[in-house]
Amino acid sequence: MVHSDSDPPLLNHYGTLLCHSTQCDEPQTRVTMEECQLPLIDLCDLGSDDEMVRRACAAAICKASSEWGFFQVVNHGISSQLVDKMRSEQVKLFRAPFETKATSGLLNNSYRWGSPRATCPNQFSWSEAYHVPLTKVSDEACYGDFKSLREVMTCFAAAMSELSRLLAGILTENLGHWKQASISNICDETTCFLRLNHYPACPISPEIFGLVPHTDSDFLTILCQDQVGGLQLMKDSKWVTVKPNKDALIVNIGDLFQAWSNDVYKSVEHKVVSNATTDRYSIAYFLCPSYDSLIESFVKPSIYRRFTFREYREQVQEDVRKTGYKVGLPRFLLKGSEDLTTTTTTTESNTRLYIPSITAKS
Ligand SMILES: C=C1C[C@]23C[C@@]1(O)CC[C@H]2[C@@]12CC[C@H](O)[C@@](C)(C(=O)O1)[C@H]2[C@@H]3C(=O)O
Ligand SMILES: O=C(O)CCC(=O)C(=O)O
Ligand SMILES: [Fe+2]
Repeated sequence: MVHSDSDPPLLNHYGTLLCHSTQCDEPQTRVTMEECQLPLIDLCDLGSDDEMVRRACAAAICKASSEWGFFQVVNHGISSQLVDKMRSEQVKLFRAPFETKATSGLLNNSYRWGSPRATCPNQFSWSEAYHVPLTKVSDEACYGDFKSLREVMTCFAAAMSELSRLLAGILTENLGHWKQASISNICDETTCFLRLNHYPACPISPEIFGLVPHTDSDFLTILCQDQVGGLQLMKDSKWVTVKPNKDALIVNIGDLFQAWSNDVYKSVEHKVVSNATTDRYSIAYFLCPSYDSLIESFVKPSIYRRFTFREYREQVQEDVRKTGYKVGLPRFLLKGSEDLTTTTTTTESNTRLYIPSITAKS
């Protein structure tokens, strides 16, 4: 299905950026990547009677989080009926007229489209989204005429929340942090959120991003995508495409877990490439702490300085506001770690990324 430009007006905004951005980054060449199989983990094993099987499963989760920053899970406890129902309600929602989506108070007025802060085409995302805090998910006032969305979204959010806490617990225990702190205790309904993503077909150019390269600013994200494909992630300095698996949810480590684990787990850059003919839908659940939570590694010496989640969000927003780009964790590197343990590289989005070397952990 090809969307007209009026809903949302992505083509207009992109065209304006093309014409008016003076200091544009180099155009990017998109090399077509092979599809990869992310590490696939069967969560059924966590309930095994055999302790060895349970341990092997937990070890696979930690290994994937450290080597890939990404993995997929099956037998995750979220039924295919719930996923299908959620998807059909999501499609109904995004089919509503632009005016309704943007201005009728739907989902806590959290509608966004394109990239309002973009100053050049490389910063533009050909997509629309709702960004709903957990506290608002079951609030009747958020749904207007979309009453049937409320029940399914409430169940879906609860299931994603439970799964995210289970995974965070396993990852924390592996660090030996569990005695000192638990992510579940600091995570907060006001900051955890569901993001409903819609990537309209983009017939004008395969060069346009569905979602610009970024890392997630949370502990971890659980993604439920459809079968269209388009998600790519950085692996060994190359973009690889994730092959959709209808039974699996994708999990990725966010910036906060990378800092908390002193770079044991990796928050990996990812992006969505646009599709010329087919609309794509995904739903992401972001596990975040309360704004005052302190993010610090218990392993010393720390690579990053201690910061609150509020500080982190504000810094990300300020960078995006001023430059169109997120800098993220490199802003919080401790002096010394920066010189001794990092190399620099330039990502596709032309952000300078600092890559702490493996020796930083010892
Ligand atoms: C322009 C941007 C906003 C964003 C960071 C980014 O550079 C690119 C992706 C955006 C995103 C998408 C997922 C999450 O909602 C988010 C909080 C994140 O970590 O990356 C947002 C960022 C944001 O809104 O600050
Ligand atoms: O839609 C996708 O596949 C990825 C979405 C994503 O990265 C995000 O919402 O942060
Ligand atoms: Fe993301």
